[in-house]
Amino acid sequence: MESCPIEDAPLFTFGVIADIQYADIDDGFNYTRTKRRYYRSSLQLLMNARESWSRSAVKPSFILQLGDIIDGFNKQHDSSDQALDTVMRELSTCPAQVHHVWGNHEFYNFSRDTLMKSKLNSSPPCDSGGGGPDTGDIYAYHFNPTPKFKIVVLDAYDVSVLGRTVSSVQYNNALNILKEHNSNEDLNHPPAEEGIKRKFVKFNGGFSRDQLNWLDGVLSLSDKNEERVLIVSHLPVHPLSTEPICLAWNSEDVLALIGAHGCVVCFMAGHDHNGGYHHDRDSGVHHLTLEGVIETPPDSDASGTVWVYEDRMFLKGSGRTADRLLLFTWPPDETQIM
Ligand SMILES: Nc1ncnc2c1ncn2[C@@H]1O[C@H](COP(=O)(O)OP(=O)(O)O)[C@@H](O)[C@H]1O
Repeated sequence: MESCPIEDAPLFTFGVIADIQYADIDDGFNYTRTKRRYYRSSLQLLMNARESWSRSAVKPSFILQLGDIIDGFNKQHDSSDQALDTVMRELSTCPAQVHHVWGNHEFYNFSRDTLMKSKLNSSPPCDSGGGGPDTGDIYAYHFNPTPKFKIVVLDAYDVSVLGRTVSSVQYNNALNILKEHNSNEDLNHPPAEEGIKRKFVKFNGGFSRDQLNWLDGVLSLSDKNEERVLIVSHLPVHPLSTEPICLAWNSEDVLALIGAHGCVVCFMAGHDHNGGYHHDRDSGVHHLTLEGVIETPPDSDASGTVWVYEDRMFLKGSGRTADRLLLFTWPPDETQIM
């Protein structure tokens, strides 16, 4: 039975999993051919995670799927719908509602319009509160599993060439940003050998001013209501929580924003399959990048169950996802609010 070493009852628990990238194809490799990709057996690892959530001593309140649920290769094999049905069938037997984050592989398979109308849109109905920005077609929302704890789902590809039609203003704006920082013919190829500039690649994206203004409003209200906030996004934003090539284009803007609000306790992401972690002592925020299922051997696992308390979260990891105790600075230290 899954259990937490902390004896007292949590406020709630939730399951978390990232970068499943399922495809019914033989194993392959990442771009640099340093890591094997287990496209078919990623489904078995999803099943393992689901079983562990079902057996958990405390039933999870929800599951967070951090993006890249099926691999882009499905598009080439004309199997996007079939692959999505296969993983969604598994997720439908999870013991709680699944909240989906969108990553680059969602956009390799589907347009933004299609995703908005699909089962991968887990945002609440418009009139129920918790909705995203009023403008555009940004996939961002929030929900409260308990009155004093909020989860905010962000759209890290709101500014991106992925998922946007080539003739759209958004596509051209994103292409201009990308070309300003990356002069390579192949825009998936990073513009530098090392350092933060590597984030300017086509398989990443960023957050629009509209989305950041909306987030600012949500976090201001959470500060006022003394809610703790967990933000989730496919792309990480702290350079010490990931390889720079996986960062969101305007990661600094998000860091500045969350640093200005004491309510944020954790920022969770996927995308970097190696995972990562950094506790930003200036803002008090824990930046956790979850290991990707796709690069996890079939005899291991990559997923977790998070036990949430007033003053801490405990990640009970499976396989190569390590256990982690994340202590909150609560109430927020005024000197930490930048
Ligand atoms: N260093 C690189 N140079 C050129 N293309 C790359 C590089 N890294 C990745 N790509 C390409 O970018 C796309 C996304 O990369 P991929 O590794 O599939 O993303 P993810 O890590 O999200 O699975 C793929 O088409 C891949 O071939």
